[in-house]
Amino acid sequence: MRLDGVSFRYGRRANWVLSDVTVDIDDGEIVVVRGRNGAGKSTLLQLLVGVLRPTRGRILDRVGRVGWVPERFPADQPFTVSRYLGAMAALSRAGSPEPWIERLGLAPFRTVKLGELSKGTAQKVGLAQALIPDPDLLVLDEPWEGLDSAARELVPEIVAEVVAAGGAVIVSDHRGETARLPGATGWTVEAGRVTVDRAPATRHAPLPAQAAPAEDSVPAGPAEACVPAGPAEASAPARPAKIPAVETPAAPEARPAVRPVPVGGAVSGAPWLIEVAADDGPAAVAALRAAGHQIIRVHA
Ligand SMILES: Nc1ncnc2c1ncn2[C@@H]1O[C@H](COP(=O)(O)OP(=O)(O)OP(=O)(O)O)[C@@H](O)[C@H]1O
Repeated sequence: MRLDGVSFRYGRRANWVLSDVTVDIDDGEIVVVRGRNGAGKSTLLQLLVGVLRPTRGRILDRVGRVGWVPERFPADQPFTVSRYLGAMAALSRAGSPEPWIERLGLAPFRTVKLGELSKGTAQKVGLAQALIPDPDLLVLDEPWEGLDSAARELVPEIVAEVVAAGGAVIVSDHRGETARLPGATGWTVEAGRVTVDRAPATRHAPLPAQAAPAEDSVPAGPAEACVPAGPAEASAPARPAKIPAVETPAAPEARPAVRPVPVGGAVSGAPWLIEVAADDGPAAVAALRAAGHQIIRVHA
């Protein structure tokens, strides 16, 4: 997806918020948008989502399914959590919202009206509605704001899963929380311009389909033995099993006994499929994901 010479202002006489911005976001890429308050981060995200249209310029190669968590989830809607998320699932023709209700700890609030939720719980509903359609582009506007610590730990994990499935994620952050998203491309918004700090080694390009069986297609059986699934995960077939979050980018368990196996006949420049033996499977998976690798298969 590409912003091509995009400029934006909120009215004819208003100041330009963005001026001649050209940036790309690729499949499997994580982008972190930084900038001072009022720099235009939310505006940029809303242009990507499609709720704002460029005043000038074009947005090219839009993706199919977009999940958006706005900076403030609009909770003043006359629905309970269950009804709202059920309706969002129906609208996006997705399956049941239950896996996300369970995983985000929303089960106790099923029958509570949105307007009666705390800010943090409302944010979790916002996160759930964005994830239900299994988005190709996940847009998170200050996603950590108001979340409790358990939910904050979940955000990097969810980002890694979207990316592992080939989706792109764009996150705005003015609190420095994005240290939790290693390997992200940085966009800095300043004076209407966007500068890109792209580190090629940290890209999260998905493997080609023929070489990379989807993580969701991991056969049942020994694979699950490595990744303990709680009740939430047991009912979450649409997503990889939840992996406990680890803060260290590279757990020692992730390193031993590496046996490289070329994928697709070792074509020059093709990705590599590497088997890693680890004593602590979940920690190794989390560490590898945090380091920007895609997890293809986990087995005992
Ligand atoms: N709906 C709107 N109508 C008019 N001006 C707006 C509107 N939304 C934002 N602005 C203005 O556009 C500019 C950019 O705002 P934006 O919310 O995109 O910045 P931001 O970087 O996300 O800020 P913050 O970190 O405070 O959320 C600001 O000057 C803001 O006042």
